Amino acid sequence: MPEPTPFTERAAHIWREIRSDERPRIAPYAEAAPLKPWKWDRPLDKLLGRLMVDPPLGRGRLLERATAIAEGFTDLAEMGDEAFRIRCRDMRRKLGREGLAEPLVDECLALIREATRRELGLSHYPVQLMGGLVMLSGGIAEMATGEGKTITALLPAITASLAGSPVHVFTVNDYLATRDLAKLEPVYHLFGLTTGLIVEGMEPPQRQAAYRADVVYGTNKEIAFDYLRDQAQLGKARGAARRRVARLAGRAQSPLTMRGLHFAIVDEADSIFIDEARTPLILSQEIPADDDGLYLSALELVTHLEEGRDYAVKMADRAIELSERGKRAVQQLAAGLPQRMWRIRQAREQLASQALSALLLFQRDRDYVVVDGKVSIVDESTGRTMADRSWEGGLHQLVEVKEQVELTGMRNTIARITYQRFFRRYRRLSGMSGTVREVAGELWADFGLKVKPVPTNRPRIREHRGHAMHRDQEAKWHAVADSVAVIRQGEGMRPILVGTRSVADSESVAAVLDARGIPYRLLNARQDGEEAGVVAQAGQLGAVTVATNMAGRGTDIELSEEARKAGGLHVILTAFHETARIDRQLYGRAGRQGDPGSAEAITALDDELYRHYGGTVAKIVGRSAKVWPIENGPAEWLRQWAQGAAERKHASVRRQVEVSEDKLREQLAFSGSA
Ligand SMILES: Nc1ncnc2c1ncn2[C@@H]1O[C@H](COP(=O)(O)OP(=O)(O)OP(=O)(O)O)[C@@H](O)[C@H]1O
Repeated sequence: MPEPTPFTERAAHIWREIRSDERPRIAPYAEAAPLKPWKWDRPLDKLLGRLMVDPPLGRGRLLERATAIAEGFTDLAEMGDEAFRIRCRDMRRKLGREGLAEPLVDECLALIREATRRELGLSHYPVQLMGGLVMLSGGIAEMATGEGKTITALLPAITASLAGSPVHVFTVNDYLATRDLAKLEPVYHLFGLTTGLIVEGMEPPQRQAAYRADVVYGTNKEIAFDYLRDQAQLGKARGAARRRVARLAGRAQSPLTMRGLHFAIVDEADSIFIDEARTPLILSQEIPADDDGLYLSALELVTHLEEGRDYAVKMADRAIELSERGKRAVQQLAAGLPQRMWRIRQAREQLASQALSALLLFQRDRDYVVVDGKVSIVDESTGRTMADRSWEGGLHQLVEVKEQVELTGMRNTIARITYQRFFRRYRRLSGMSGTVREVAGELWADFGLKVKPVPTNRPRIREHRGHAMHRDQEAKWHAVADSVAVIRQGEGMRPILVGTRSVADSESVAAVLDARGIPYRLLNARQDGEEAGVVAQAGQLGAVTVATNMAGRGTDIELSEEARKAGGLHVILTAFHETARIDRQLYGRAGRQGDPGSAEAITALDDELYRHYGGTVAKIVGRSAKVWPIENGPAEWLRQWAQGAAERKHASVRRQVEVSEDKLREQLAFSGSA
């Protein structure tokens, strides 16, 4: 046995700890001690962020080790299929006996690499092996977009699983969880590992069966809700007593869905750990709808209020603030109304604020779509609808009345949790993302996770064509259509992806393209049936794809050979998001794996980001620009200013969510059915 290195010692210790829960003695997660969060304030977080990002790992020992794994173990390629299968299966015994000793981990990674080559025809690059090693040691691997994180996840998932720890792999949406697992399943099976998939709409027995697998794929929302459901179950004293009796009687049947929170691998870690952390998860039960006209009367009542005098619209906070005068006006207007709610001061004021929010802040085809007579919330960062999710505090019902669809019941909170708390309950956390550096401080402070940048396999050659800002939306859509036409004609029909922030915007682009007779395919929350087909076509010569963030993170647009020769994919961003990380994810659809590609931004001064966060800078830019469009310099200053303000706002919301559970009720919260 070689001398143990610090890595071996630490890893062996961690895995001994994890293995203490080895099946069938998996402890319920209630017993797993939550990680203790660090609580520092923002400037310190920022400083820590800089300290927490290690220098690039390019020249370090990890690259040497990864290269040695890739270049060593040459005997594996020559083994017959059966002999190779036996060797893979034998790994479980070895890891089980010796823990994560470095030579054993290296051998295991080499086996996974070879198994992936045999099953998928892809062989991990040394940089992907580095990513795997980072995650095994409980860190976040910063790997650029398109570097192959899907197959990188196999490395820690299989190794941890063979060492005896149940593994959860988190993706940002059901489509990616399903796609990734379908692709990778043969590799897991070669090692004798079982796999499970958790997606929306599954019944509890199906979920319970899926969680019994060694490696489970799912989204943070689905898995966290299952955890909440189990928590609610554990919290019921009668349920606990019954379970104890069942255990004493030798009936091991567990009413819990999950087996515990052990090892988590989080793809797109910044989206899940940071962006999602602003929305707490609330498990609730529906109370039958009782339509006594309350919501309609609330919507009618607030039409008598005046902005500025009775209330202020806080766009950045997504909130309505009633003034003292407004509160008095609500009291007077509600005096003759029959419903009891109007007699209670707090309820009355909350209802009026929610009614104003439903009318002024929540827009159809941006925040929600109406499909089959139902209001479905659209998650902007993924571009997808979230069936069975609803807004709290009567807001959902007010939007339903506004849209004249059937009223659903109110919801009663059963259990709640923040993502920060949920993920801290895992015994070991790890993750990867291409856009994680600027939130490294928060990841360290909230989860104790360190970001380690991994170099790209081949240099990135994506070309950035700058940022042009137009005066208004109409001018912007025409500029987008101009750019599409010029690139199609002048650059050999390269494929183009036009990214929009909302369903409505994607339809505005579609309209200008229709007017010019340019063929395109649309991908948004209303037209999502053909997702795989649209994505498969998007990298072909002549393809124009107009999409919301459904074609953002994780979407792999494979180029045809002709499209690659013509210059690869061109991405047009039509509105910046509140965080630059989401923009970079959209750009990252082009120029993947060292392929050619280009990107540009075409925005307008009246874009949502600038309206909400542009402040005085937006006014100065708007006033001073004589000739439109304005390009790069001033346009970029405004973007940076507005995104900086939005990021600060979001960070403070995340902090509030953590600091005070009570304030959660004031936030926009989603609820899932119990
Ligand atoms: N080792 C490899 N050899 C050849 N091709 C690879 C390798 N690894 C990944 N690829 C290919 O690279 C493409 C991008 O992979 P993948 O979608 O996993 O990237 P990603 O890092 O997850 O991207 P994103 O950041 O957008 O989610 C895929 O088409 C995949 O088949």
